[in-house]
Amino acid sequence: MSFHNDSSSIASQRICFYGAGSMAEAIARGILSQELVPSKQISMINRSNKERQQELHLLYGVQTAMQGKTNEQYLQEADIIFLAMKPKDAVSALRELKPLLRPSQLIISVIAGLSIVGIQKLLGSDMAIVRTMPNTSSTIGLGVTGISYSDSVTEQQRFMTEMMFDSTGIYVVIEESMQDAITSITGSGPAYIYYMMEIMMKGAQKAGFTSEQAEQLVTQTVLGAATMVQQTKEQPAALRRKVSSPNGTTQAAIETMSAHGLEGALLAGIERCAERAAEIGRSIEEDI
Ligand SMILES: NC(=O)C1=CN([C@@H]2O[C@H](COP(=O)(O)OP(=O)(O)OC[C@H]3O[C@@H](n4cnc5c(N)ncnc54)[C@H](O)[C@@H]3O)[C@@H](O)[C@H]2O)C=CC1
Ligand SMILES: O=C(O)[C@@H]1CCC=N1
Repeated sequence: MSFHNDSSSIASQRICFYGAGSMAEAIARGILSQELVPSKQISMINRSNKERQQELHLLYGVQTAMQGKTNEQYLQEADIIFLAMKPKDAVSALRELKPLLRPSQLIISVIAGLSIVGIQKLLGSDMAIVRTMPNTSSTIGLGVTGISYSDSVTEQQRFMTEMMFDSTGIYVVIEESMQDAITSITGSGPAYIYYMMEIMMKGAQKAGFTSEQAEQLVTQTVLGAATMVQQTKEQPAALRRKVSSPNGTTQAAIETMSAHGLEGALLAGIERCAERAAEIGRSIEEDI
């Protein structure tokens, strides 16, 4: 196995995922699939779940507390630390992290709502902080990540951050003020599509298809539609017009969905999502 190796190379970095849940796993998979860093340089730590640690070690060859070192040692020796616990666990986890840190370490948070200033209050104002909002499609290299940097992040640290998120899909560097907005589109967005798929599958079953058939039909329809937008570069509205014959079946369906308030429901949901991200951020701030 060969690893990328240039002057600003990431290949020698030790990366610790503090919080070994689904988001940490998705990003680690991307990094490993692009061979950016050897698996033995990646550690994934959680509080106590030994089965999860064993699973991650067996699946990816990453280090956990079951491979000899303590969580504290992995955090201390890491060059890059991903903060990947739930927002409710963040304040206590970051308080435990603070005494272990060195100023040269890069901190990358994926925690919804938690601001760069909030992280700096908890970890020290001199730390280099990256706030990100990835999504779970990173698991298969089709993720979207919004990235915002604190002033203290160096050029090389930016380069390494972007290499890592590039390995999980696409990324966009955004003002931190846009983080809640991107959460409402791409962070939570996969769930909106899954929700729609669940409903379409219910419809398919109601119409007489088996659950297996419903899943296959709906999945291919969604995959085909997203790929059409991507490959033809046509606007969704233009593609929709091509599906909709005048006074035909699609028009009847869309008019009915619209009359039932689908557009308003989706837009209200997106706004509420961003609002919730801000609320989560404020409630973390109150605990700091
Ligand atoms: N799941 C998603 O689609 C996305 C999640 N996020 C953010 O990612 C973060 C993690 O989310 P998930 O991976 O879904 O959660 P998860 O519940 O799957 O994983 C969280 C992990 O953190 C560990 N943990 C909690 N406190 C800890 C501590 N003090 N020390 C060590 N480990 C600790 C837990 O044991 C668990 O393994 C959240 O803050 C969420 O806002 C961001 C983008 C998308
Ligand atoms: O639901 C959540 O809070 C997280 C953040 C974005 C996606 N999942």
